[in-house]
Amino acid sequence: MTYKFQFRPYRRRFVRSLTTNHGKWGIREGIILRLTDESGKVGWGEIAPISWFGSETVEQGLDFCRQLPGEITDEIIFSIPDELPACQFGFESACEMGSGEWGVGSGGDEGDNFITPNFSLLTPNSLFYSALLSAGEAALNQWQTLWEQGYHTFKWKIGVYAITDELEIFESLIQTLPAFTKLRLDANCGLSHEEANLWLRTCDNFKANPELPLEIEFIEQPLPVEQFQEMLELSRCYKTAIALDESVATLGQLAACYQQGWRGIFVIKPGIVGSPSRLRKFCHQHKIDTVFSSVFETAIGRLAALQLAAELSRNNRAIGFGIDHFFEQEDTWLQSLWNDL
Ligand SMILES: O=C(O)CCC(=O)c1ccccc1C(=O)O
Ligand SMILES: [Mg+2]
Repeated sequence: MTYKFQFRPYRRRFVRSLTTNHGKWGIREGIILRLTDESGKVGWGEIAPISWFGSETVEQGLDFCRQLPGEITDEIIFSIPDELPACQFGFESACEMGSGEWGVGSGGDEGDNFITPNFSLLTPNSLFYSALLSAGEAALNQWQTLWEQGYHTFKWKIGVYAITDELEIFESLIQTLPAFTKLRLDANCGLSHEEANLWLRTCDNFKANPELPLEIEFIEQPLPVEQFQEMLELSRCYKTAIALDESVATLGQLAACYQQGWRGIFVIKPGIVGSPSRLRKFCHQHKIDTVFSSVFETAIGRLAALQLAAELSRNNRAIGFGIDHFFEQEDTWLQSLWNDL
């Protein structure tokens, strides 16, 4: 199959910047792809890298797009190098959408200048969402609105402020969150060995207290990527589960961690993990415990990511796509990105 290939870079400002142990993130940059096959069917894709997380940079994604010809083939798409995982995801998922594999592809008759159909209406259902809470005290005033919107799982960023302060906020948070809430703690590599032990001990103590009917689901990426063996050790010492995230940013890293014995939770960010077809194969083969997670992509990348989450999620784990409160409404700007094409 050959496709007409077009692309558009975009920039999108956060309403509230995302603060993690890696620092502040205030503008999302990415690239929207459009592939039109010989019969006129259109498939949309998105390259939304996070270089500080282990993917290529946006600039590398743009360089890759710029050196491609205006007509590309499946051979080109399926031989994108592993150094460009966000590109692998963007191009392959555009092919899948165009071929109607998800039952939602846009036909060829809608005209050239519209992103159809309305992606936001097409998120696969039967998935539970986890809502992202900002680091620090902000979380204490943030969860209520999200709870009212129907979120019952939250993820709070830790490893940003002094641990004594964060433990104090954590106490308030678990005292005020409603019963049956699930809480995830994401350290983004930001804990020392002692701090990781302290957090895990705190969570284990909490688990042992039957009066608090709220669940700490897991601690995400407590230590830096290089400290894999230490995290493996921690996962054996505590009842509270550990999820790897930065350690398994790409499919190659994910396979390596599995090979080295990780049987805990794997956070998968489809937007940067690499080839969707190879991800499917790996998950089917090894039946790993996965949590799917957003890279702050637009509705285009999200549709492809949610498609994978719907196919591959296990153990009923909420997906980390409750992040809309970090952005303004997006439909109009996404449409207008193509109007002058
Ligand atoms: O996974 C989620 O619940 C929300 C997404 C999220 O936290 C995230 C979003 C962009 C970059 C990094 C991360 C992260 O998990 O560390
Ligand atoms: Mg994380």
